[in-house]
Amino acid sequence: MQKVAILGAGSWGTALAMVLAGNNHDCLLWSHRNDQSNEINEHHTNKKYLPNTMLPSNLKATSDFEEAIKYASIIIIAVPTKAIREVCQNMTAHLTEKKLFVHVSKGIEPDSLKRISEMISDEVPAEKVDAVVVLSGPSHAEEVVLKHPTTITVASENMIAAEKVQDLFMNNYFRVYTNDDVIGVEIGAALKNVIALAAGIVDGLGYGDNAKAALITRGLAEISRLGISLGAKPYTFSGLTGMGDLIVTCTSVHSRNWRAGNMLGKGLTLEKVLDEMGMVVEGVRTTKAAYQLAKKQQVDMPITEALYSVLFENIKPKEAVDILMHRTKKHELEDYKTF
Ligand SMILES: NC(=O)C1=CN([C@@H]2O[C@H](COP(=O)(O)OP(=O)(O)OC[C@H]3O[C@@H](n4cnc5c(N)ncnc54)[C@H](OP(=O)(O)O)[C@@H]3O)[C@@H](O)[C@H]2O)C=CC1
Ligand SMILES: O=C(CO)COP(=O)(O)O
Repeated sequence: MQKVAILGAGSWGTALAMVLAGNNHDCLLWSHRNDQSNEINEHHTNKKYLPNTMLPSNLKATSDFEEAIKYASIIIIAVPTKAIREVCQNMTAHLTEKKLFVHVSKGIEPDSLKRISEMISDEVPAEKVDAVVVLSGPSHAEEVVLKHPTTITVASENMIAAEKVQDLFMNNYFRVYTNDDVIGVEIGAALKNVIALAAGIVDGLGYGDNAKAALITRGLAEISRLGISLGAKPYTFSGLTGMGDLIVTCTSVHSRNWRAGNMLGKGLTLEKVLDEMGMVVEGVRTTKAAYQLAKKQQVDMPITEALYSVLFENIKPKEAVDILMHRTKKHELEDYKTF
């Protein structure tokens, strides 16, 4: 039995806290809102993020940040990408010993073009870091809380830490694999949200399964190209955090990215879509970051470019699809012809 603090009481932080509490670990879930931590402690619910779900009575919450940081030597960071730096900066003053950090967020920061583990390393002093582990894979919170079979990956440069996190989460419905390719896992996690937005758009436009399959397959090709240019291992992209997460996010109504894309395809403005969602749609910011990263790495990412033009340059979704379909002809395995 371990003590674990989870930072961020949205859908995913709460669902993971439920897995850990169910595994009999002592969990403290931190919310930055007092009303939410009270709701969890008093009513065992988190209605905004997981309606119809009863939380286990051994899952405790707090809105006292210092209490959460001091509670455990394992800290799970489950806030959206845009809040990672702020949470890590605020944490530093309360760190009196080394901690094992596990992050579960899926994004890349625009402009700095950093992955989540790089942002954590920027903000948390190295002498306070035991190890950084990323947990990622095809896993909608809505299905995890129903204990539906789910497989996921933990990746770290420190395999002993990765195995410790594997043991922490593993149970009969939550199966955890290890991987040492942190770059590949984080790039797959972040970029699948870009492709899921595009998949939602083609569904919103009324196109069919052919278009969806094309996006998933060619999306994986451009994600892999970018990841490999950054040092990722090619096979990681055919695994859970690559193809696996692409499938689940591009085809599920649970996906906020797919749902946001679907509304865009039906003609709603980005502002209206984000207003309606009320939860994080990571793919929007990550599209900007991926667009910038592709330029920096000189990697061809046509789907990302098309989505960028829809989100930030007022190009109509249908026009973006037409542009994609009229690109110059090429060999399907262009990148692999020399292998
Ligand atoms: N939901 C899922 O199924 C999965 C999500 N993920 C990833 O997990 C990460 C978190 O997503 P998810 O939980 O779904 O997001 P949600 O939108 O469901 O919840 C986000 C939570 O973070 C809180 N928050 C926002 N900003 C801050 C801040 N500055 N400081 C502290 N807390 C903050 C929100 O609080 P408030 O209510 O006040 O806005 C809310 O509790 C994302 O990167 C996502 O891609 C990964 C796998 C599955
Ligand atoms: O990452 C997820 C599933 O693996 C959740 O995706 P969304 O953020 O699109 O809901």
